[in-house]
Formats: sequence, structure tokens, C-alpha cells
Amino acid sequence: MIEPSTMPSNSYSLEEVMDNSYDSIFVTDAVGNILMANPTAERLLNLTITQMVGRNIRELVEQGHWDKSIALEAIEKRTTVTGMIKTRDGINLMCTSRPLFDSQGNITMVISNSRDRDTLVKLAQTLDKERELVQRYKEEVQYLREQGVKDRHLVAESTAMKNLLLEANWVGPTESSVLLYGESGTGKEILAKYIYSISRRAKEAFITVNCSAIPENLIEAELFGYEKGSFTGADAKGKPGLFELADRGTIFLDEIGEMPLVLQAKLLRVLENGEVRRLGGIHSRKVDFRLICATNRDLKKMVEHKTFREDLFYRINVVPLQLAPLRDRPEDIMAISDVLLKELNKKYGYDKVFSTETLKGFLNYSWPGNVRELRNLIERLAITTRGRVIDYQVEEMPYPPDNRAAGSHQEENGTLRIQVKAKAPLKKVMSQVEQEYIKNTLQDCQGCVSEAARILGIDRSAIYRKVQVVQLRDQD
Ligand SMILES: Nc1ncnc2c1ncn2[C@@H]1O[C@H](COP(=O)(O)OP(=O)(O)OP(=O)(O)O)[C@@H](O)[C@H]1O
Repeated sequence: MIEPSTMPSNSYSLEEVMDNSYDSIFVTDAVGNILMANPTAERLLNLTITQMVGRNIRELVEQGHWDKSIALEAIEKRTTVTGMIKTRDGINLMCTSRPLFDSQGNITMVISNSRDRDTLVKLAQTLDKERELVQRYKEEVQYLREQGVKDRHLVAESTAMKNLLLEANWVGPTESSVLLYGESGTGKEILAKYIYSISRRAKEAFITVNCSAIPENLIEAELFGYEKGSFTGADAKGKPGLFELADRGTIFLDEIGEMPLVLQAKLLRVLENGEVRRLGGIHSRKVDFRLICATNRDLKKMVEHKTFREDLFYRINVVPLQLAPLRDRPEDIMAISDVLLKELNKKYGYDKVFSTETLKGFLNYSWPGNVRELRNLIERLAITTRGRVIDYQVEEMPYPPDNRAAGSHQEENGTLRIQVKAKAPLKKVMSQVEQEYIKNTLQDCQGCVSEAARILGIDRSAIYRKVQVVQLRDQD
């Protein structure tokens, strides 16, 4: 099939390449005489190799074997030409002809390769379908991202929460790492999502990692990913880690205090180098994410006890934000209850309301599970209450007020009876009395801090401060 004069020394391997090429290949000289052709050309053009080699393409076109020659066009234009030709059997071929030149600029040969257009059309159609699918997935991901952020409205009625939102609004659009402190259920995750939603990375991924929920032996693989076959039980194809998935977006490391020390060192390295290496991998990959962490532990104390790395602590504690417990945010208890019940009324077509006693009970309760507990309780009450009015006794709650260190209750005649621990230091007793008195007044005012502040003759911030200070001392 190859003319002896043009046959290269390693003709065997070249022949093999030609014979097995999926494309039709034929080579002509500078005037269009066919020097060689391969079996695919034979099949597509419906001419044997011997019928082609030695003949001029112009002649074959004139005989109607195909309608025109791209190779002749390439010779004439002295450049690579791509075009469509149609064979006698009606096959449409896309043909590219490329002239080669010697050192004097003379054409030495023209290499033409062609492929059945239908195959190309099918490929293009498959590609279009794939592109459409990718676009649909992108839109779906975007929708889910937005839903994840939007479906929970962040309620902020208390001064503490409003101030916190002001800080969040300030830090949101920056690239700073944020560390959210707060008891479980106080809203650290919802606040993290809020910060993300107002950041420059809002259109990118938001990846949540609960460091305490992933078993210690798996957390490294989850965060860093792994190459195929890197450990028993690993996915055969390998897997990208969560840092990789968060690239260009935001990663939220919840319960960061639970991260094992070994991993803390690795996290620090990622933060310092901006690179991750999969388990079993040899190459590092650049990653660019914004970090938001959350904890309900006292990380500073953990640093003192050497259970949390000091260098990592300073790295993540760039902007610390503290979420107050719900019991210290009576205005939020009221507002969240109201918003939640309205949401449920809308969802189920109800028209339910809380009795005054129920709301008083909510204010008097300690909410150890914070907003999460309040949410769950309201959902349960809305669904299980038969009538319109939700009347729930605070005594039915899992941690009724009497269980707290210092209890109080109001007598019929309007006086307040406060219980304090006997033989306690005066300062502590005074604080407890102060706290109980403030809480009781707040209850009387349905959680309205401004009204309570007016009655007590102090300003609103003093109420938050005093209630919080006493709570902290109680924990000592
Ligand atoms: N201010 C708020 N307004 C409305 N819903 C809230 C608010 N704060 C918290 N929630 C809701 O309370 C529930 C618990 O909140 P979230 O998961 O953000 O708390 P968390 O502090 O991250 O808890 P954990 O530490 O246990 O992970 C969620 O359903 C959240 O939507």
C-alpha cells in the first residue's frame, strides 16, 4: 500500500498505524497523485487501495467517486483546508488536508484524513447532551445551595443577636476566618450560612464538616481525600476530600474542638500552604477556601490543657463571634416562637396561637437545647394540639425551672419568693437574687427587654450583661 520510494525504514509500525486508524488516511504528491491510502479510506470511498494508489484525485472526482477534492484545494491554497465531501454512496465525510513543504517551500506531499460526518454529528450530539446535563446539575447545585441558606430565616430580635448580626454583616464580605462560639443549638450553623450568603463566595460551595460526627479513623480521608487503593475499604476510584470540594467556596468546620491533635497539625499545614495532598497521593493540589469554624468548647482552656494547638487556635480565631444561650435572649424566644408558629400555620393551614401561660413558660424555661429545642417543641405542640390554642405547662418540660440552681416564684399577693443556696458567699447570693428578679420581670413583660428595663430602672444592655455574668459565674 505504500510506494517503495516513499516507504520509511520503520515501515512495519507505520503500516500498522495506517491499517488501524479509525480515520481514512490518504497521501498525495504535489499534483494530487495518490501515494498511499489505508483500509478505512478503502471502506469509506468504496475503492480498493490498488484502484486508488497511482491515480490522480482529479480523475477520481471526474469519474464521480466523490464530489470534490479537499486535497487539491489544499495544494492550490498551499495551506491546511477542512471541508465536507460526499462519496458516490452518499456518505458525508469531513476531510482535512494538510500540505507538507521542503526547505525551498515546495509541496512534498499532502496528507488527508477524513471521518464519517454522521459519527461526528453523533459525537457532537452526545457532547451537547452532556453539556446540557452539566448545566442542569449546575443549576440544581445552585438551587440547593440557595435553598440551604434561604429556607431558614435567621430571627434576631434581642439586642445581643442584633449586635451579632451587625458584626456578621461586617465580617461576611471579608475573607477573614471566623470562629463561632456558642452552646449547642444556639444557631452557629445558621449564622455560618448567613456569613457565607453575604460573602463574595456565595455562588460557590458551602461544605459543612461536623468534626465530632465523623469517626476519627475516617476524618482524615474525608477531609483530604485519597488516591485509588490507598487503604482497605477505600473507593476503588479514589475520592476528592472536602477541602478540595470547598475550593473557591467556604468550609464550615463544626465542633472544631473535637478534631484530633494529629489532624489539627495537618489542618494548620493546609491553612498555611493553601495545598492539600490526598492520602496515598504524591502531588499536592492548590485549594482556596474561606474558613468558618464553630465550637461549644472553651478553646482557650483546651490550649492551656494542650488538647488544642495554640498555633491553630490563633489561625482560626481571627474574628470570634459569640452566640448567647437562648435563655439569655428572651426577645428571641418570643420572636422565634412567633415566626415558627406562623411558618407551621402556613405549612399545615392551621390558625394556632399560644396561650399566655405557654409563652410565660417558654420565658421561664432554661432551654438547654437552645433554639433547636424550641423549634422541635413548637413543631410537636403545633401538630399535637387539637384545638386552636396551644396551652402547654412549663412543668411538662424536660428541665422545668425548679431544677435550676436558684428558683423563684411569684406569690398571689404579687411578692416574689426567691430560693437561694444556704451558706453561699454573699456576692453569689446577691447575683442570683438579681438574676431571678430580672428574669421574673422579663417574664411579666412577655420577654420585652425594653419594658423590663423601664420597670427595673436600668438600661437594656445592663439586663443582658447582668443575666449573662451571673450565668457565667454559675458555671464556675
Ligand atoms: N436565630 C435563629 N432564627 C431562626 N432559627 C434559628 C436561629 N438560631 C437557630 N435556629 C435554628 O435552630 C436549629 C439549630 O441551629 P444550628 O444548627 O445553627 O445550631 P448550632 O449552634 O450549629 O448547633 P450545634 O452546635 O448542635 O451544631 C436550626 O434548625 C436553626 O435553623
